[in-house]
Amino acid sequence: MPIELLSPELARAEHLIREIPGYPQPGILFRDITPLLADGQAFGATVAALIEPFAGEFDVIAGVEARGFLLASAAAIAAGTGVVPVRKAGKLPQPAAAIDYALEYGTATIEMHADLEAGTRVLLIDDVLATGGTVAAALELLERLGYPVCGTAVLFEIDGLGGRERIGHHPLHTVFGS
Ligand SMILES: O=P(O)(O)OC[C@H]1O[C@H](OP(=O)(O)OP(=O)(O)O)[C@H](O)[C@@H]1O
Ligand SMILES: Nc1ncnc2[nH]cnc12
Repeated sequence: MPIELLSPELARAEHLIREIPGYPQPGILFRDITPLLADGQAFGATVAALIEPFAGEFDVIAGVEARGFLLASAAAIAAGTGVVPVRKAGKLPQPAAAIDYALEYGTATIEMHADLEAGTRVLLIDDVLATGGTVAAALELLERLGYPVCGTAVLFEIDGLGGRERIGHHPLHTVFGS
């Protein structure tokens, strides 16, 4: 969303995202959301804006390790739902499925339990959409386990890395940016 259309609280929140060149690898401009998370008003406004377009469309929120956990947990409390973790490999005791993927600066594997009742509607939350590798893998994982996904909400998209194209027809909401 253009910054002039954001509420003053969200505009302030966007300014709390810090850019760090060369982390975690040369050539990467890392967007660090920790200053935003540390500010209660900015965090609260951001979480409300993350879930707002999907109100009434989901029964549970799935968050991607690790930054996605922080947002998904707060969003679940705000929405009155539970939260399920999409974890990096080897962290869950009973993974039902696993998917390997590539992200902007590496490769990883994500896993999930399959404890939700059939038909439970899921909202997927993460912090950043860059190449879209992570969100695409999480969507595939949820689909493989048979859970309907109402959409994906992220704080922002990094332009020019093809993330939006990567996730195709799945509804995508970004709080900041395009
Ligand atoms: O669109 P992509 O290219 O896939 O990149 C986006 C992902 O990269 C970061 O996760 P990371 O694996 O670095 O995990 P972290 O949250 O533990 O830092 C970020 O939190 C997203 O999940
Ligand atoms: N440039 C970036 N900044 C923060 N998180 C990311 N995840 C993938 N690319 C990223």
